[in-house]
Amino acid sequence: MNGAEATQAPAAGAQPYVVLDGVGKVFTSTRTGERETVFEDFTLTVRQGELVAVVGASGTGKTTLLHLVAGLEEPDSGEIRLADGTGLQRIRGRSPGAGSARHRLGVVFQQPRLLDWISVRRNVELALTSAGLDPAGAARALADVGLAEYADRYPSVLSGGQRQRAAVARAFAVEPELILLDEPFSALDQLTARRLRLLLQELWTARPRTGLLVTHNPLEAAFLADRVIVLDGRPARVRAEFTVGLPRPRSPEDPRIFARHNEILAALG
Ligand SMILES: Nc1ncnc2c1ncn2[C@@H]1O[C@H](COP(=O)(O)OP(=O)(O)OP(=O)(O)O)[C@@H](O)[C@H]1O
Repeated sequence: MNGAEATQAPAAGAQPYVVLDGVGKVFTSTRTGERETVFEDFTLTVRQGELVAVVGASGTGKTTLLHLVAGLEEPDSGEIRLADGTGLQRIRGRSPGAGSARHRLGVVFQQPRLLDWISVRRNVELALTSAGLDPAGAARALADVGLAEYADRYPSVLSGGQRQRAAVARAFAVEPELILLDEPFSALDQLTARRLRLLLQELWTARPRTGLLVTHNPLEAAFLADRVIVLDGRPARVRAEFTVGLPRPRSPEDPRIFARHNEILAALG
């Protein structure tokens, strides 16, 4: 593992928030019966207030990692623990919507995954009510992402960037302590993606949370994350790890971001 940066991450020293402890995950092809060991005895800790970016070659297991933390996949061995007010609780076996974890998780996928038959506002309201929160918070969440004027439109009449803004609003509306971002801007054109990265940084700076960001874009990782891990191999291993160590707000033009980007790129091979 490379210790490429000596600079302290903002969250260095903070409490562990998400812990994957000796996690194993094997997929079995329903067609051929072939087994694929994506993770074996995999360990990762994300500290409170830290945004960790996960990069690596296609098929290494980045999305699976996110799904395991979200509870969309179950680990076959090991366990995943998530902090609550009283310490680290084992969340394996619980769905993301279950019990106390429900209001704490915000997820943004590559595609916005909005319900097309209700307005953008209703989409956000639904997330709030299903988290047991006041739906009135939708207006503020949409205003925060610059969509106040579009709240009553249907997702289908919005641009791709606006739809993804709405998805970000929905994820942040529930005031999640843990945010999972799976290639959130990779389906957007470069300019829109850049704007949304700045928006995400703004939301993050306004209220730091804990998060995992899966991305194919090392520049995005360097710009947004506190720490970047490079996954590699089968089963997946952390091949390299970088602490970005730059205060927020960051400028996308900051040469130090490009320097981090180059280091990550080199580690990606
Ligand atoms: N539900 C599933 N059933 C069977 N195999 C799966 C399933 N989900 C993932 N896999 C396999 O696990 C491996 C890791 O997939 P994953 O999507 O996590 O990789 P990734 O690093 O996110 O890839 P990409 O960068 O291309 O999105 C792949 O070989 C994939 O085919």
